[in-house]
Amino acid sequence: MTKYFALIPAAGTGSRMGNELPKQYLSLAHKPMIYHAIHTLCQSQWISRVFIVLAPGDTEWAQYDWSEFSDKLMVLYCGGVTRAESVRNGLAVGQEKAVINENDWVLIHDAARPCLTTVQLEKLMNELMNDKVGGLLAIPVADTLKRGDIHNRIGSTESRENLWQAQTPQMFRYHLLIDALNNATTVNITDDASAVERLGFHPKLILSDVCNLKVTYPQDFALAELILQERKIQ
Ligand SMILES: Nc1ccn([C@@H]2O[C@H](COP(=O)(O)OP(=O)(O)OP(=O)(O)O)[C@@H](O)[C@H]2O)c(=O)n1
Ligand SMILES: C[C@](O)(CO)[C@H](O)COP(=O)(O)O
Repeated sequence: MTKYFALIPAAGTGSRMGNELPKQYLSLAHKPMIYHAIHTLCQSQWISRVFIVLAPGDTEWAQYDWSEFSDKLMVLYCGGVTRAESVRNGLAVGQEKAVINENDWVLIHDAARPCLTTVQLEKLMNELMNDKVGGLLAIPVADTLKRGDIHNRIGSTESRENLWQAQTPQMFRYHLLIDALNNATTVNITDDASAVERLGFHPKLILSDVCNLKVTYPQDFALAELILQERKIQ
């Protein structure tokens, strides 16, 4: 039977956040930010195991108690210089530690997207479980798009037709994703789907919403906090 695994790349430094502490450990809704993604993924009964990919020298992870997730959670200290490298290393080491078959699904989710809901996760899995390629959560671009020049003057207005913003989780068969990432080592790719696209495949876009935002800048952090607090109140 095909299994599902999740992998959270969490080896980044959060340079755009501007904190010394990597952003995945900043306190968000009373927990380190990374806790929220782990919690949502570990709650899913479909997912056999959740891998966390940390930087080799990470000393922060061990400061917290993660025992509530028991052995559903597996920590791998094999992060790389880029997100793509962290994911690729995590998939390779993860397969050595757990039995992942070539055709099993892997869901890659940023530690920096703490507001993912179970509803969004299940929608992604339901809509892709019989897909030949796989896909990702995404939202259609809603704003008018301007291409600026080096002086921040508008050069042109771009059509937003058929343009989407990629989110995570991004879900692919193990063999396809590892082949795609091995093939894309020398190029600058910022998500998993673009590695798969480079092999000539067309991942499916699954409609999500803005609440699954990526915390990149301090103002995103404040927004994520509001979203999580609002959910607790309801
Ligand atoms: N070498 C890297 C870089 C990023 N990531 C992870 O990839 C996700 C998305 O990356 P991003 O939001 O860009 O995080 P950072 O790289 O930490 O941020 P910045 O680009 O601002 O430094 C995060 O969970 C981050 O920890 C990773 O595992 N390994
Ligand atoms: C994977 C991602 O979150 C999809 O939007 C995004 O591409 C990560 O990009 P970053 O430049 O590493 O933040």
